[in-house]
Amino acid sequence: MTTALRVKGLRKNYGDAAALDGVDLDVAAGEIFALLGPNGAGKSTAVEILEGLRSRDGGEVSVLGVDPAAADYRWRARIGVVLQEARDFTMLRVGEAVRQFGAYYPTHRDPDEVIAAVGLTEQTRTLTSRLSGGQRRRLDVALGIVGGPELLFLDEPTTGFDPAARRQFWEMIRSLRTAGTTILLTTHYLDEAEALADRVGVLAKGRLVEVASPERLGGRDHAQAIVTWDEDGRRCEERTAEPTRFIAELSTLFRGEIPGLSVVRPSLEDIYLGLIGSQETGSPEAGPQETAKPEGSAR
Ligand SMILES: Nc1ncnc2c1ncn2[C@@H]1O[C@H](COP(=O)(O)OP(=O)(O)OP(=O)(O)O)[C@@H](O)[C@H]1O
Repeated sequence: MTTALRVKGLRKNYGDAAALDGVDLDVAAGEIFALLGPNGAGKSTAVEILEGLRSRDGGEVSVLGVDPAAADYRWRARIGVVLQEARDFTMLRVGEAVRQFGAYYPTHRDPDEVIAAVGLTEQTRTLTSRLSGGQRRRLDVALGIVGGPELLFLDEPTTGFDPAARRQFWEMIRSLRTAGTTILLTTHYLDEAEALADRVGVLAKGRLVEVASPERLGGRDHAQAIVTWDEDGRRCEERTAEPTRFIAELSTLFRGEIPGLSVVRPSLEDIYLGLIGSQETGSPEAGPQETAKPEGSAR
């Protein structure tokens, strides 16, 4: 496994406050890694240090084998950056902006192909100032990938996208991975992390709380199912690791159909909120795996 980026003991202070408080992270080449965390957790700070756009106060950082703090234009040409704040190109048309940006790189992708990949072909001749918010964000992504980066940083890339545009964007990101690009993205959309990421990292108060695949985060793969049903005019609930056996028992009890039956497992969002909650309170939250069994259970 080749490592695309490696971070050890990363620290960043703003005045007396630690925005990053000793972060360790490895991302493999070809991986899509999603950095999650609430507002102010330190995601943008971390990503901007990795991009060489911000200084750090401690720790070791290696991105494509180079320390971003001492990197040159050759290294910069190997990475792509999509920042939260859009770049200002108000006087340029979409096609011109992508072409001009491509020209900054020693080699670059075909601008028309890049514009098509982000779904802006119809807007090629539109002034960038006339684009909608979501179209503007797609242009940002086009500018981030036109240099054919080995490693692409995406800071909240789909904010403002309509649902169809998000799906299209996810397909584009997957095709970049297939072509061998490593991707580090930050997002507040848990469904986006689940759809795209090989692994996610949860950052809270400047510390990386957990790193795992979306399926395994916070023990999700062992989490109990929540079975709910109606009985004697009340909603009943049972948390169980064996929902099939439990439902079979219920079915016997009801002699067939179980009224209002529903079975759910904790979503990535439930798990994430549990992890973040435990950071806030300093103790493990009564998360999706534990609650008192309500009275009136059919068992
Ligand atoms: N230039 C700065 N000067 C002082 N404090 C800053 C600066 N940039 C960020 N911070 C602080 O550092 C902390 C981390 O901010 P950061 O922008 O990295 O968080 P984030 O996880 O990206 O948040 P969001 O999800 O809102 O984008 C916050 O408390 C923020 O107020």
